[in-house]
Amino acid sequence: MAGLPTIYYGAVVNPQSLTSYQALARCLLAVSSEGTIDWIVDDVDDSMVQEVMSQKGCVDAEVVPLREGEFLMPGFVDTHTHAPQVPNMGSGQQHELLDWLDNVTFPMEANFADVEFARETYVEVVRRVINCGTTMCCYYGTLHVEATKILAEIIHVKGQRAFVGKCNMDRNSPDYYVEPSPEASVAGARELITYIRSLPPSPHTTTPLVHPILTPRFAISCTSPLLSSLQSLALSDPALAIQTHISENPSEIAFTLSLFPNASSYAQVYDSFSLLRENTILAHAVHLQDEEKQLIKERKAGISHCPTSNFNLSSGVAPVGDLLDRGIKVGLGTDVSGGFSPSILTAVQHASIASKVIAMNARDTSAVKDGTFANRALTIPALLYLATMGGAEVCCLDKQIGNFSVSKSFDALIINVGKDNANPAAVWGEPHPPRKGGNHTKPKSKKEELDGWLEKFLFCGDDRNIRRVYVQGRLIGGTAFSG
Ligand SMILES: O=c1[nH]c(=O)c2nc[nH]c2[nH]1
Ligand SMILES: [Zn+2]
Repeated sequence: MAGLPTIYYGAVVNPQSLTSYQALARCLLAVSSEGTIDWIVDDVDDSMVQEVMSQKGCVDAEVVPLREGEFLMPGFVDTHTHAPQVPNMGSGQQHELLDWLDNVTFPMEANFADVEFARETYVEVVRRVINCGTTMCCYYGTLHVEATKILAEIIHVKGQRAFVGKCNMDRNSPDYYVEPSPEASVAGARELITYIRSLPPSPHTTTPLVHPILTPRFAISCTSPLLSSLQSLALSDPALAIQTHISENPSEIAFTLSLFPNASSYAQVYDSFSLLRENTILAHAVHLQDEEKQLIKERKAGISHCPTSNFNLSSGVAPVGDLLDRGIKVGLGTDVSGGFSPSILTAVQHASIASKVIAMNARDTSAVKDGTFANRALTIPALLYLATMGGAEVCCLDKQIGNFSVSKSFDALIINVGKDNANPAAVWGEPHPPRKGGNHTKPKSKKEELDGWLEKFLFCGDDRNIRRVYVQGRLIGGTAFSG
């Protein structure tokens, strides 16, 4: 028999679209024992809580009241990160992509041949990523099968939702860090896929949370025979998601086109091996040609916008507004350690700055059109959407996660912006009535107050503001988690 639901009561932020979110000040939200949302009722006064619960037939259910300064929001979706690069965060920013890979990244990733090192490192990586509020994460491992199995197992035990892939890379990598043949590379991918799909069910949910993802690192590191074998594997397994990099840096693009002289574009290289499809996640997309954007849209593939990395490795500024206007799915990625932070909040802040760079460059032109996103600063609703629902769409998980609606999974965060010493996003209220000579603005409504909390959190917040992290209804992290 199903157990009683858990009922959350308080302020809720619920993304709806690129232009709107709900700010619900006094919401009751019921989560079933399977971790899915049973019902949501807004505008419930304190005195009415028991009555609503009895109408819903769950008077005995546990109520979790949110405190003043707390609100509930959907968990973040990180559509692109490299777990083995976490130890390198903050190193190597003097390089651009290809030199950075050779000098900083490949040497670090090679260490994961050592499974003890892999285990120690990945336990800490996953803990940190969860505490940053990432409830769904697309992880790259290294080329090593055993180390990447360990990564998947740790994520599974901790209860995060994730895609996990091992890199396929059989060329243009150093001797000490390259796969010996296309056959070995594909055999490794198959072994990891089988392993992840046979992880035992979690005790608290029948829904598997960790899934394999095919991970050709990028076209430069894959021979045509390898890409052909990955094509066969992908065609035989349409549910298998795919992740790779695209059009990040000018030298990378030139090298790619020199390796595939018959391809008309970078995107077409992947398309010619059937690797561009609805469940493909393409990281970066900074310098795409119009025809490539068109192709990506036709194939319904999604883009992971990684602005921290794009600034840090001097790659460029991705035209996110233009991609959104074309109806291409876009989510955010931390791209550690091209990006120097594992937090999607940092990606939100840099996505805002990136969009403002584009908008400032277009300021004196007629490039800004009504009802479009191109050449404009991304708004708070758009940033929130990219960090949650947009990411869910890119992962083809938007029926399951990304916002709060009945029957979706409860992947959620309890955020605290209350005023205390350790709170980077603390809200400093104005006194009412205002002091003499003070700011004579009228008191805010609850909704306006919640709008302010969200903005403060997105721009000033960090993991210290994230009290609880839930995936599929289960508490797995946050400052108030002791597990
Ligand atoms: O930002 C990036 N990080 C990587 O590890 C990588 N590999 C290929 N291309 C890449 N880009
Ligand atoms: Zn990357």
